[in-house]
Amino acid sequence: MREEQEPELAMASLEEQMQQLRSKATELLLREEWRESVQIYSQFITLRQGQISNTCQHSDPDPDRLSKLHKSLCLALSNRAEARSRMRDFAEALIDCEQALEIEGTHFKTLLCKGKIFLSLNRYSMALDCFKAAVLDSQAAGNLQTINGYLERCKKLEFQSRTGVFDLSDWVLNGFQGKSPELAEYIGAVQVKKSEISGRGLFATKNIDAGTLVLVTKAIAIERGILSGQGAGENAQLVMWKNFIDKVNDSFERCRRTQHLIGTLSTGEDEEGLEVPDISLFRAETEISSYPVEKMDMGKILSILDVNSHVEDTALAEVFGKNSDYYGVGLWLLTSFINHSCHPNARRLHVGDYLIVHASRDIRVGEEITFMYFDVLSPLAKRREMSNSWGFNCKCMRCKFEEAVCCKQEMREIDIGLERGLDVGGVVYRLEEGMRRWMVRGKEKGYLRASFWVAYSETYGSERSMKRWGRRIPEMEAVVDSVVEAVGSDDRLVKLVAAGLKKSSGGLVEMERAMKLGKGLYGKVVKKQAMRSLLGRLASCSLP
Ligand SMILES: C[S@@+](CC[C@H](N)C(=O)[O-])C[C@H]1O[C@@H](n2cnc3c(N)ncnc32)[C@H](O)[C@@H]1O
Repeated sequence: MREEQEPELAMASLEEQMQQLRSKATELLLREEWRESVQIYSQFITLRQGQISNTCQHSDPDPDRLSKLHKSLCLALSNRAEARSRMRDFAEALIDCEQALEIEGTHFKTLLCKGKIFLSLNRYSMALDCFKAAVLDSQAAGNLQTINGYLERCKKLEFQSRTGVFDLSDWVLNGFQGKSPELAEYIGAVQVKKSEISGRGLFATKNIDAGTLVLVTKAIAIERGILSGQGAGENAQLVMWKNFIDKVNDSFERCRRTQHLIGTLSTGEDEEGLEVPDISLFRAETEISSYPVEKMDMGKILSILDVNSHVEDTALAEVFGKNSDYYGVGLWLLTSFINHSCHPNARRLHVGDYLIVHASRDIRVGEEITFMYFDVLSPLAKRREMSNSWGFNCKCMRCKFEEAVCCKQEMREIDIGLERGLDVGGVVYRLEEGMRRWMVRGKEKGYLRASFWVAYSETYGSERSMKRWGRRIPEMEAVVDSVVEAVGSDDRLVKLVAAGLKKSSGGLVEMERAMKLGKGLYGKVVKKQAMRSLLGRLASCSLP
């Protein structure tokens, strides 16, 4: 009698202990103390698993008791998954979800948690499958609003990432009110290949017309702030840079995939010897069973950040409703394979944490996709300075062409004339005459006009200059078209055209030109009416 009572007593006290563990873990979960909650759930789960295995060893296990034990294990695994996912420990959280679903295949809470994890990992179709399965569970009835919300979000993101059809018009038309829109990650018709510019680059696998999306990608880490006052600015910039490094490090430590992908980026050294990664590696939906463990010291991470992080585009930030002292620095993965060119064919747009890259002019299949790291509407010497401060010597076609032309004595005089503040109209006239004599044609004309854009824009913008030089230099529209053909659309070009449109109160042809330029600048993500509003903002008026 006594011998039989002892194991029962032991079981009762174990059950009591587990009851306490479960209450404690739930309390911690509710208090959002994730780490502590994971610890206690882990103790509970180990004990429960032991109990289940002991019970199974009986020759005739009680099915009711076994079912109860499994149920509580399933719930504990599900709750630990929730806590782990809140700590962004997605890999471990997914393992918990799998184990819970092995016990109960339609467990509502677990399916919801798994769906949310896939959503955070940009695996939209997998997330959609989870939410679709969750909606069939009996518990869905009491949570219909939540589950339908997730289903709608997922459907939208899955559609965006599959088709590349994005629309920011409502956000633009609402004056950028509220949070910036949630976007899917998208990879268009591109692949990574060896580049003639340097190391690897991103190349078009199909013809891409101006305005079409190339990529949408979310930052691995981003740090933002308002920098006001020059002295304060520098200090604040240092603090921001430090915070940014901490954030990158955090993402690096938490996720093997992120570690591996950061490891594929250039440190700026020996780029020719770098491996060319397959584009599928960057698709979140690609299943990779295990990533190699990357060992990277802080020095290497810092070099990678130095070479690959980008500052948000302030010119566009202003139009997109941000403060002009606003400063944001971030790291985006696939876009880090895009080389700089002084005759770029793509542009980037920052919306929230997303970097949107679209064609700023037509791109042919096989062509390398490039965007500017620094202002390309500037002369060769200035561009050299800027490329050196980026740590490289620009090897693009435009620089090569201008290096050959700019040694001409006449070119030097034009350059010096501009620097000394001579009559800008005269500078434009001399350059146009020079190009005629040197037989500079087509795109190359656009290159030089882009280099002296300051002189052109001041001339076209000044009534006095136009009175004096207007009949001797080409029309503004022809110059804008040739510059766009050479370097793609740019806010300053659009500004000039939009301002002209405002003065002439808008002919159809002019309006079409402005809309086309707008498409190159903002991409097809902004539709007609919203584009008018953006162009109006650039010209500081409302357009017809
Ligand atoms: C963001 S990475 C671009 C991708 C890089 N080529 C790779 O293989 O990973 C920036 C680095 O690419 C190189 N690079 C980019 N544009 C260049 C250009 N126009 N001329 C020379 N080097 C360039 C420089 O070494 C620069 O530090």
